[in-house]
This record gives sequence, structure tokens and C-alpha cells, in this order.
Amino acid sequence: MTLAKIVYASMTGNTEGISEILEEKLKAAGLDVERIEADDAESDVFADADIAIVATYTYGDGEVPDELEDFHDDLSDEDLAGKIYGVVGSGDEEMYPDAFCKAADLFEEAFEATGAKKGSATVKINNDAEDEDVENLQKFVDEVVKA
Ligand SMILES: Cc1cc2nc3c(=O)[nH]c(=O)nc-3n(C[C@H](O)[C@H](O)[C@H](O)COP(=O)(O)O)c2cc1C
Repeated sequence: MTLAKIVYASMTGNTEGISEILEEKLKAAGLDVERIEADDAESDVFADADIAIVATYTYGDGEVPDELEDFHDDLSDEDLAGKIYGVVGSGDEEMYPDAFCKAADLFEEAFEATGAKKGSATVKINNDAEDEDVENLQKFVDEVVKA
């Protein structure tokens, strides 16, 4: 069975909710899913996964959250060739227009260095997921599953 792993960080719950939506949709597509909170994620967490997903909010001014910093630094050294990756970000578009969901972009760069294949365009969500975002998450899941 195909295994998808979702590593997520969430301070106020928005990204956690997004990760739950992803889990639900991946399961509905027939996949095994593991959702791993940032503090529990070792850099080799995706070694046994077919699909590697990171869901992250953005902190500071366009920075990866503290609890994902080491994970992000080490991820690019992993060999994830043959796997599919996808990234979902939550940020605040009004408050941080120039750094909106920048952490998601930084994870995309790290995944590119691993040799994994991008399964779908990064989804960026303004705070918590609304109806339109849920549709975009469905599209994201459909694409990573068939990539
Ligand atoms: C101190 C602080 C800095 C932030 N910096 C950014 C930022 O640079 N870019 C961005 O898009 N959002 C930024 N945000 C907004 C959060 O990423 C956004 O509220 C997100 O939905 C939080 O996700 P969570 O509920 O999963 O913790 C910042 C929020 C705080 C409190």
C-alpha cells in the first residue's frame, strides 16, 4: 500500500487543521497516512514513505518555524529519489505580503535537493482553510497521488 507521511508544525492550530484535511483526503484516496508533529520528526522520517508532505506555517519575517528549523536544515541532505513530495503553507497574506508562506517555499527548495519529484504545486493558505482552500487541497491530493 502507498504510504503518505505528513510532517506539520502549528502554533495556533491553522496548519494542524490543514494537515488533518490532508490526512482525511489522502485516506479517502486509499493511502496509508501518518501525520507527524514537528517535534517528533527526525530528518529521515520520509525514508519509508512513498509520498512526503510538509505542512508549515511561516514565522518571524519569512522564516521556517523554530520547531522545524533543524528538520529543514537536515532534509536537503536526505536522499528521497523515487519519492513524491508536496508542500502546503499557511501564512498571513495581509500582514506579511512580501513573505507570505515563505517557509513553504524554503521547504520546496529543500525537497528539490533531495531528488524527490514534486507531485503538485505548493498550496498557500491565508490562515485557516476555507472552502476554496479545501478544494485546492483536494486538487493537491489528487495530483500527488497520481504523480
Ligand atoms: C510573530 C509572527 C510572525 C509571522 N510571520 C509570518 C510571515 O513572515 N509570513 C506569513 O505568511 N505569515 C506569518 N505569520 C502568520 C502565521 O504564519 C499564520 O497566522 C499561520 O496561519 C499560523 O499557523 P498556525 O495556526 O498553524 O500556527 C506570522 C505570525 C506571527 C505570530
